[in-house]
Amino acid sequence: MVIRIDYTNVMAETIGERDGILREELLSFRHFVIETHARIQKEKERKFYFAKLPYQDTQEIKEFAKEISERFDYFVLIGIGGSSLGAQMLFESLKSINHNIYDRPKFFIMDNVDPDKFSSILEIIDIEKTCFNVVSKSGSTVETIANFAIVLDILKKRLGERWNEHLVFTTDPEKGFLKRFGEENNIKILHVPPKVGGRFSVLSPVGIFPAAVLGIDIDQLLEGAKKMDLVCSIEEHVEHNPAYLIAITHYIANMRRGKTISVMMPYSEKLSSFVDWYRQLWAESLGKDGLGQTPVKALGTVDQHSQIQLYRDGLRDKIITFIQVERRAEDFKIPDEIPEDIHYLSGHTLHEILNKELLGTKAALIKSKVPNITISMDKISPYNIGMLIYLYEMATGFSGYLYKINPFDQPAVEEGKNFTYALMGREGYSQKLEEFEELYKEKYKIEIQ
Ligand SMILES: O=P(O)(O)OC[C@H]1O[C@](O)(CO)[C@@H](O)[C@@H]1O
Repeated sequence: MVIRIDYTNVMAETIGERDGILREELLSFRHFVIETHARIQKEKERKFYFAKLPYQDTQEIKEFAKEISERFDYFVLIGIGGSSLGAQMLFESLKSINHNIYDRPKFFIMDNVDPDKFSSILEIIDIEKTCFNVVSKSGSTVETIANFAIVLDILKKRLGERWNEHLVFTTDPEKGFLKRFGEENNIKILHVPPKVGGRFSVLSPVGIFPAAVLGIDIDQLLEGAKKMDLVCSIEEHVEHNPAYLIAITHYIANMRRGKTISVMMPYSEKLSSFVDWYRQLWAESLGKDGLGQTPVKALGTVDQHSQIQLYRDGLRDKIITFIQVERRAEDFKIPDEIPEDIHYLSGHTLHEILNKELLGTKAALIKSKVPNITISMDKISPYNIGMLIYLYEMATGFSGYLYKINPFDQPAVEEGKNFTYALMGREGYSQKLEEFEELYKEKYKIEIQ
């Protein structure tokens, strides 16, 4: 199992000093890194508690997950943001493409409060054979609670007294509506460690329980994370510590070279939702006090035919991270007997074309002096995904020190939630409603009928 990080193309040596990073500049962070490294090691019992998760005992979770996967044909996760993106990423990267019609339980996510999505899931599942895992750290997120409330009603109507046997809650062990309701109604409750925030919780029961239900090897996942923790705990040198390297190169690119956008572009469909998970991590953690870098999702090769024009020739505001997979479980060869005009492709495989296209794209970006980093893994495996998850969690935590912000809170998200509560008529929000009416006007409009 191996992950490589090639940062040649962010260096000034490759793309020039206007857009690239000088080696001396990277090394000038030496003292900062040593100091911050020591602080992080101490913080692992507090703010950096996510770093403890790889070391948890998984026995109970695995046994319970086995029981659930044997009892049910459908497994529906109700949760949003950090309470669903991690599980979705694990499912899509480690399962989905191999998921066939015989695999069970079938997995669905109710994150949005979109009636079309809700009904499309209800149409497929059989309530009698479905387990609903309601995941919410706070136990109060509107979308999650709304979806849950409707599901609860359906369960009670369809299953009578057995309704609670179809529910598993994953929530804070100390507080919140889900904890109270779960305890009162004899519902199985899994715990989100109180010190771990949603977007850092994928390696807690938030992500590993659904993963285990779906047959993903969560021990290997945690082994990979442990390995990355070990490397990041030992290496104090920026050129040897992958998390600090990612954080510092992105920080210099952002704050000193004007790269306000961080594009992540895997050349793998399976890793597409890794980017969704990364987007929340990077955006909610670092977008503070007028600072931060906008994470953008792209997919190779598809977005070569949609975005690369802009990335090469538009505003010089981007740093790109490619993710490459070196080996695939399955590949397809283009046959020899194909029309003469397209014969140059014969004998090549789809995997080979994908990787050659990545090389071609990188060369084109170097030519336009667009900084880019490539993370390659030998194959998509739970171990490698575990490494990648921990790598980005640590890079994000470390970046908090660089930007001098707290990467573990999300105060700006609360405002919109509070206005929503007010609009929904929640008790205690009448002043918020007044503030909303003061702020929000629909004054300039065009209507076409
Ligand atoms: O797990 P919870 O408390 O339902 O929160 C879901 C998500 O909502 C947020 O608070 C943002 O609205 C995220 O930080 C979090 O991951």
